[in-house]
Amino acid sequence: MTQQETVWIVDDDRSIRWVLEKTLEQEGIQCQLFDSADNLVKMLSQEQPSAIISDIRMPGMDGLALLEKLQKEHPYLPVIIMTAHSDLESAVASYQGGAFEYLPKPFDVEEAVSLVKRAILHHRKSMPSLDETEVAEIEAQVDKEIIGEAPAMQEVFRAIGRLANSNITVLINGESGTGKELVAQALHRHSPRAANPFIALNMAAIPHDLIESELFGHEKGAFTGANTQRRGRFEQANGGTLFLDEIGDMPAETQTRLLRVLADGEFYRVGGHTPVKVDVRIIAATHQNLEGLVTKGSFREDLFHRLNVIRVHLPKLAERREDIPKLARHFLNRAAEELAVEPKFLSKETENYLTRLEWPGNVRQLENTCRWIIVMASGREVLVEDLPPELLASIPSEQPFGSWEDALKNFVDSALASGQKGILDDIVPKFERIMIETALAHTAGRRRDASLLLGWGRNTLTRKIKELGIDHSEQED
Ligand SMILES: Nc1ncnc2c1ncn2[C@@H]1O[C@H](COP(=O)(O)OP(=O)(O)OP(=O)(O)O)[C@@H](O)[C@H]1O
Repeated sequence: MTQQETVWIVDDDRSIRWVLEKTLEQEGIQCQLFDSADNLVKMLSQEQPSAIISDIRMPGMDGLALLEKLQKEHPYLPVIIMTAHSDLESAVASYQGGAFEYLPKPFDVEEAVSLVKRAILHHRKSMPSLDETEVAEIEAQVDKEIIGEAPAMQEVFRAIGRLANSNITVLINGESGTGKELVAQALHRHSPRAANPFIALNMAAIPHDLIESELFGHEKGAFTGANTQRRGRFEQANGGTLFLDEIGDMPAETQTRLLRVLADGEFYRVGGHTPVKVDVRIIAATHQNLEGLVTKGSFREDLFHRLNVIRVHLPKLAERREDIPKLARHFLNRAAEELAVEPKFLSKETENYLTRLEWPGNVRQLENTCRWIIVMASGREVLVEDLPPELLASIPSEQPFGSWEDALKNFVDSALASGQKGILDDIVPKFERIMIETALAHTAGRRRDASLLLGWGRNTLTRKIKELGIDHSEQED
């Protein structure tokens, strides 16, 4: 066993903790001791052991409650439950609760050691760790497949590197078009399942009543129109990876079924009575805040914990503007190749212009824009005027130096650097004055309408005009 393997032992009986610690340390396995499950849980938020040995009966949180919590939050952590020899009921309950093994007390120390070694091996296999050079090699490969020099993207590549060789469930968060599927594919390609299928299914794209048969398949005659037996995506993905996009849109009944498949590794086709066994790695993705959906009650908490083992966050394109020129070049070349036409390139000004846009559709929108350019722009060099009209409208020409937030930031930076204090007292009135004067200009001086535009009550507006000393005489509304 390597030096880093640590086993956590939790028992309210000091002598048991002591015996286990001495025995395991002789085998080179480090131990950390806890007198209550509550203390162990606190520690888990900071670090994780390779395995846990827990007594079943303890004051406070008991072994089964601990097991249940660990199953939800750390499903890859093997837990060995110790219980009195005669307590068959507890033994059964611990297996049902997902215990890795059950150790009857009083135990034979050799048996305890061999169980712990098995648990550690099991843990290593489910979360194999690579060394730093291997991680770096994979990162370098991913760097060629996915464009992203921004620090947030480098973070994503690193995660892919670290997760390579593992079969662990991953939850990818990010807005539509940020490259979630691309990352899921990379995770699959660098996993032990690479030779097996990668199957993607978008929950938001299929009508709700078809999702179950799409996922689990159906038997002939299961419903009107089911003329033949059909294998679902789960079966198609057997041995490989199933990418469930927009998981937040999964209907409640399907969530329940999915949870069962993840727990049992088997399911029934719609209308079927024979269980189908599958070995599928799940990568889920969503643009929604799943915790929020759990709080609202539209996403199952237990399913959330099953999926939320490792989380990868993809930034919006506007949060990594430095990648825009390189992405644009890549998409322009690819589109030209696909359409077998001459490649085009962006003028420096066009590149700057594209870099400043908001890109609500993220990388996908940039990709589509590049296709449009290849088809529609006339010369080899793409000028700002050649861009699709909807993009030209989105940055007003009087903002050549970026957004107002950027301008404000620069202003605050230099004011603070020059030693100004109490800066909000200076800026907030100026800000309000601009807002008020501009709104009044839009309503030809009508205060009632201006207050609506600003989202203030009319009296507030009148008070502010007075406070700020704005020169404005009341117009008839
Ligand atoms: N970093 C990137 N490098 C190169 N191409 C990218 C990158 N990110 C996204 N793309 C491309 O942009 C398009 C959209 O990406 P993808 O389908 O992975 O996004 P998504 O987040 O899964 O979107 P949705 O949630 O809407 O399905 C794809 O054609 C993908 O190849």
